Amino acid sequence: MSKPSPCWYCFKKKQLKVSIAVNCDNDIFITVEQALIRMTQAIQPRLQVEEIPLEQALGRILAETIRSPINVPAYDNSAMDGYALNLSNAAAQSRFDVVSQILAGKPDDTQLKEGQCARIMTGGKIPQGCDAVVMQENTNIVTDDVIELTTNVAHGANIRRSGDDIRLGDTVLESARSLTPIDIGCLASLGLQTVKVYQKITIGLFTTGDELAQPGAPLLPGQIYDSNRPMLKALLAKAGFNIVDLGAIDDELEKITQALDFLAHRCDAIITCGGVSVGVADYTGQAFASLAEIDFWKVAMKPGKPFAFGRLKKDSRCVYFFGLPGNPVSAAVTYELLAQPMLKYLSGVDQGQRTHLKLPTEQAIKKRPGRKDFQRGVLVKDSNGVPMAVVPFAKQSSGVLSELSQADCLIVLEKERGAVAKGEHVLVMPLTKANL
Ligand SMILES: Nc1nc2c(c(=O)[nH]1)N[C@H]1C(S)=C(S)[C@@H](COP(=O)(O)OP(=O)(O)OC[C@H]3O[C@@H](n4cnc5c(N)ncnc54)[C@H](O)[C@@H]3O)O[C@H]1N2
Ligand code: MOO
Repeated sequence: MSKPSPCWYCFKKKQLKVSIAVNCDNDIFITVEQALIRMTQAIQPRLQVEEIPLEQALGRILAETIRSPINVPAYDNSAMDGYALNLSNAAAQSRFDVVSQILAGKPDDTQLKEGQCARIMTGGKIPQGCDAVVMQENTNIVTDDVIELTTNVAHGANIRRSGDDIRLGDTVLESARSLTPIDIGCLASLGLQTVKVYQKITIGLFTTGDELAQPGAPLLPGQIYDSNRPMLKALLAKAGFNIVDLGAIDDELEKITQALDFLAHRCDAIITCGGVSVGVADYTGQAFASLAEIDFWKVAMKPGKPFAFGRLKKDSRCVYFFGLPGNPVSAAVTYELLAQPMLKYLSGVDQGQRTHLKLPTEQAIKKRPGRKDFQRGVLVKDSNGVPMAVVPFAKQSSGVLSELSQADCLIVLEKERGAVAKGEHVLVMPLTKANL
């Protein structure tokens, strides 16, 4: 029988000739919050700037604060199809002579005088002498050249003033923002054709395990399909990172060490999956500990306890290492809650708080104090789609990926709390299309 390997954190400590904890669980078990703080302190964002066409900027991180070079709209224009009126004598009259027609994109030099109006289309430039626009539904056509108002029209009605949307010099977007389709629309409204963004970061990826078969290959006895690598690759691609994928690597210390070293030369960060626990074939942690500085490797969360983070100095820069646990739900949840926010931070994004809800649970929830739980569940919504309650899934095993795919939320249960009674309010983190 093979001898159980020591915990690889202790293995590293032994190498460094510092005191070795026999049972190291307690001294390195940190909270989710501490993990995030420690990673943020350790990570130096990569802020190399490049200028790219606006049309390629979706999801890229803005590297400049955008101030408007123009007023938007650039000129006063009509909000309605109707008539641009000179209201100087409006109290005395409701009939107006139609003296011209103004279409969007076809301004003219009409100067309206008392009692005159111009036919105008939505977006048409407001002519001189115009005080208001009346929508055509509120007029009667008296003759080809004369209209009559059927309602009162206030001064300024239906005129969109120059700068109503954005004024010259206004701050439109702050730097460090991940550009959305709407942001791209706003930047286009300023006439910008290119935009300065941070260069994409490159993430190295591999999974480990002798039991892993690749989708498409027959499943031999003792094998499972490598679900985590395609899943993590998709998550990384969705976040817009460049990826170097080394595939699945056997449980061999040397191969894993070589793979880490290869990626360290080419990547800003490395994500591995599997082999970070304490089993005899859990070599990822050992491989990393032999090359680099491990910051922590156990987080008080469920799923996701054996999550490792560290740094490796390469060519005068740091490469960051995120060792995700092999259980598929643990891999997905630790990626989402720990690795992904840090990769975004590394790539220059200023991230806001995630939205949380407080909802009653429709079923009692099992929980033991000691780890912060992220249990999978579904939201119960009213007929308007407003969340009213949450239902936890019965199976909360970190091997059950299909339930995470059905879940639309994570139920967040604080570390020290125990079981939750039916009807009690719990913190819920919705999973939107923007994340998992
Ligand atoms: N004695 C202890 N054993 C375990 C502990 C512990 O604290 N003490 N922690 C458990 C927890 S919690 C987790 S999570 C796992 C994580 O272990 P590893 O990161 O070392 O992962 P593996 O052992 O390689 O795999 C765990 C599990 O997941 C399956 N797996 C691995 N990679 C993939 C993949 N790419 N696609 C699909 N499934 C994968 C693997 O076959 C195992 O079943 O450790 C516990 N053990
Ligand atoms: O951290 Mo593990 O995720 O409880 O299976």
